[in-house]
Amino acid sequence: MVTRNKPSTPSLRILFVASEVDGFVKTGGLADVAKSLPAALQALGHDVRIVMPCYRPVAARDEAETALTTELYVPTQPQAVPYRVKTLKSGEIPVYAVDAPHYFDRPEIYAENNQGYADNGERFAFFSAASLDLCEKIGFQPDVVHCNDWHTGLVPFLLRTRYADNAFFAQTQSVITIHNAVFQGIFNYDQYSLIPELIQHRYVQLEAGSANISMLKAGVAYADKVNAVSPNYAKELVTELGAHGMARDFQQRASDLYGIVNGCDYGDWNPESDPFIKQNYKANKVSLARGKKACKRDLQQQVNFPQDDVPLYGMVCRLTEQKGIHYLLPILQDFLLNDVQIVVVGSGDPKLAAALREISEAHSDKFAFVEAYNNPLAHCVEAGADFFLMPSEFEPCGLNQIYSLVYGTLPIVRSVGGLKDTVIDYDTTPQVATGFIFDAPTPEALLIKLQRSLLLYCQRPQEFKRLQQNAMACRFEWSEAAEQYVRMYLGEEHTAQATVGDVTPV
Ligand SMILES: Nc1ncnc2c1ncn2[C@@H]1O[C@H](COP(=O)(O)OP(=O)(O)O[C@H]2O[C@H](CO)[C@@H](O)[C@H](O)[C@H]2O)[C@@H](O)[C@H]1O
Repeated sequence: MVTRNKPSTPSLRILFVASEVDGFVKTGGLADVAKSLPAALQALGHDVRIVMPCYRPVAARDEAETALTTELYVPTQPQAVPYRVKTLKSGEIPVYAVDAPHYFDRPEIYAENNQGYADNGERFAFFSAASLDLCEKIGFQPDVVHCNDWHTGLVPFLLRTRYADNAFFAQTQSVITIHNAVFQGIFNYDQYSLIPELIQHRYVQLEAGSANISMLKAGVAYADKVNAVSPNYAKELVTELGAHGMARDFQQRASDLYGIVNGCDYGDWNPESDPFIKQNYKANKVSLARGKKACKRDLQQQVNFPQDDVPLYGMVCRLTEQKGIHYLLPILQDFLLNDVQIVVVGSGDPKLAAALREISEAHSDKFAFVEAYNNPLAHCVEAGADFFLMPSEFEPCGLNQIYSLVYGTLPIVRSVGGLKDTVIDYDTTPQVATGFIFDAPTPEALLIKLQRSLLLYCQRPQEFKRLQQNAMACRFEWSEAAEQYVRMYLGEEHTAQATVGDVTPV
């Protein structure tokens, strides 16, 4: 990796390449990280630039200055692809928005009506190639190119092929962060006309079926370092059960595989200053009790629940199998026989949405399903609920359980990925507990923990408050995560490094 003089940490030039960045466009947790981690790296003194596609929904693009008008020359292709680079700002960080209308001037960013764009492979192959092309033209010579998920997986590959002998990138190392390895960017060879290197030599190890190339495999195989967004997910990724079919790919990189837990952006997620919630509050007993009460009443009002003092459970997520809705659905009606209220905010899979809608119509006084992507409401759920549900099938890190801890809303999670790294179970270690964890991937296991949480709330209110304070005392500083990232860039060992011998099957 990058070798510089010790003892002082060198200032690195870091190009952070991501398909979405909060503040511009967001569909999930990747965007939160792509906003907060670059800011934390910059705060450590590094020169960070972000590159993202200039999608139509990026409102700021209309006023943005054009820094570069150019074209991507493609070896073996007769025609170059024209594009512009617009400069935006994320805080103090320059953001290079790759403006290629043919690829990105569309109503949505990945999909319309739950149908991914047919040329997503070509779109993100172009984005990956342009991210490196623009560096040379703008004159930003990165020490580290930090890629994120499949959309950017071809960047490490291009550095080792197209740019292998290019002096400009001679000192450049690459890193790929795995936010979610279930999405692998698998596309037919047809979609890689802009990356002829992939076609000239057959890279069998990057194939997923003989007709397709996996962009994530390319990133994992060619990046200098690979990291998962939690140590436990890094361990899962080298197992057959936890690697989404890519165990061999991760095992081959085991000595370069790290796990670094995401942080919380306390500027955005903080009950003391959150502008979206009814009443700000602190962790001390009086403030917490008053604030939570006001926020709970407000949330109840927003979803038309009676304003009773019954335990209120919240859930905010993309509606996908990943988030464990299929564990909740079979036991939901049973649990609703209790004096409880539940709010689910989510959008995505139409089948899951229909099932949730049906239950909410039958129990509108205690089960609300808000089918939406609604950031202000997400904040109100974090603040107003007593418990937060995250029974995920798998969870690389998870941010919402972290936000819940910050708001004193006890998470109920499954023992996977980053959920296991960030929540402490009441039944196992009551003194330091911050929530509830269940193991078995079954609705019954979730139901047992829901009932345990109900008992805690109704029968041991002081104990419940103590857990809230434990939760609020947890800190998830992006500055600490950023320091771990820098140690990884510099090739220094750290405790979060995963090893194949130390595996935790999911
Ligand atoms: N309906 C809705 N309304 C409003 N806001 C909504 C919403 N649905 C989701 N969000 C927001 O999107 C983010 C979701 O982040 P998560 O980390 O929990 O999951 P996600 O699976 O998207 O991220 C992936 O990447 C992240 C980042 O590394 C990993 O933590 C995670 O495990 C991995 O699956 C949160 O900020 C949440 O508030």
